[in-house]
Amino acid sequence: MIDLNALKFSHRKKEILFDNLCFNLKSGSITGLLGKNGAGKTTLLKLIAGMIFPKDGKVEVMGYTPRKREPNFLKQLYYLPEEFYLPNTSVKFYVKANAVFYPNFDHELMDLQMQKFEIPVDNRLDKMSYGQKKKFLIAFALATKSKLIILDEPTNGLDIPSKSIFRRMLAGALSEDQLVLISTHQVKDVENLIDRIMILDHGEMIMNREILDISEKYQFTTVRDTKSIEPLYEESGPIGSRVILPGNGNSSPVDIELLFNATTSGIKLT
Ligand SMILES: Nc1ncnc2c1ncn2[C@@H]1O[C@H](COP(=O)(O)OP(=O)(O)OP(=O)(O)O)[C@@H](O)[C@H]1O
Repeated sequence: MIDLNALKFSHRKKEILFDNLCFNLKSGSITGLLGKNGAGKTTLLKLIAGMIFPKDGKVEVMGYTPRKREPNFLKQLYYLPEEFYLPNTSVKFYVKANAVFYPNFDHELMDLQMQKFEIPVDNRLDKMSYGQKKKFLIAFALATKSKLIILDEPTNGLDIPSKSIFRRMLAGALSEDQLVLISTHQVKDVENLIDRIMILDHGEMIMNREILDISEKYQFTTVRDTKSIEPLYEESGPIGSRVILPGNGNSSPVDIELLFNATTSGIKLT
């Protein structure tokens, strides 16, 4: 679904951010694009959505060249930016006016998700809090049933119950021919949600792997001391050390935060 090859990009008058970036992504997953502040996540998402253009190299998304912004491409893509603007209209009017751009828009799903998020349907959008607006747009994004849904920092501004509703909603609303790409620096927020992890670091994709594959190859655990073991990575805390060990044949739940810290500190998990 997404195919990037030898991508080169720099923001105007800035040094090169992506130099020879290559990766591909298939449909049928919820992929977390993780990276520290300034790693280039938003820039990459905008390149995929065709909102900014590469200096060189190939970006192909669903068989289209994003920079051409063809209508058939745009109606299969929903991009929820980190910062957004909502007009001074009612919820109902916004949905009526914007759903028409998405041929598979599911109004029933929209209503259901708004109920789950407790979004006041009769409110005007500009009178809602930031978190309510964000939840409204997440509900809209999923209801578009777009083949590619891009969510940039979706959990920013969500309270704790809304974060778990978001997780359940996302897991239940997708089909095999869709891809949801979620960018975040709040690594914990996507635990138990994503089935593929991509880690961007200083403009380089240092990991692009299925969570299942990682869970089979490594163990993530906490130990009192590390004298008798040889961890691949460890972080000591008040009650022991969180460690990554080679796999023992069983699959182990992946500690996304530990994995992220290990990978961005240069540990190569092959
Ligand atoms: N419009 C712009 N003009 C110039 N430089 C930019 C612009 N947007 C981003 N940058 C720079 O590009 C780099 C990557 O920024 P980007 O917003 O893609 O990072 P990010 O990983 O999304 O960060 P965050 O987690 O803080 O949102 C940063 O060094 C940033 O300063």
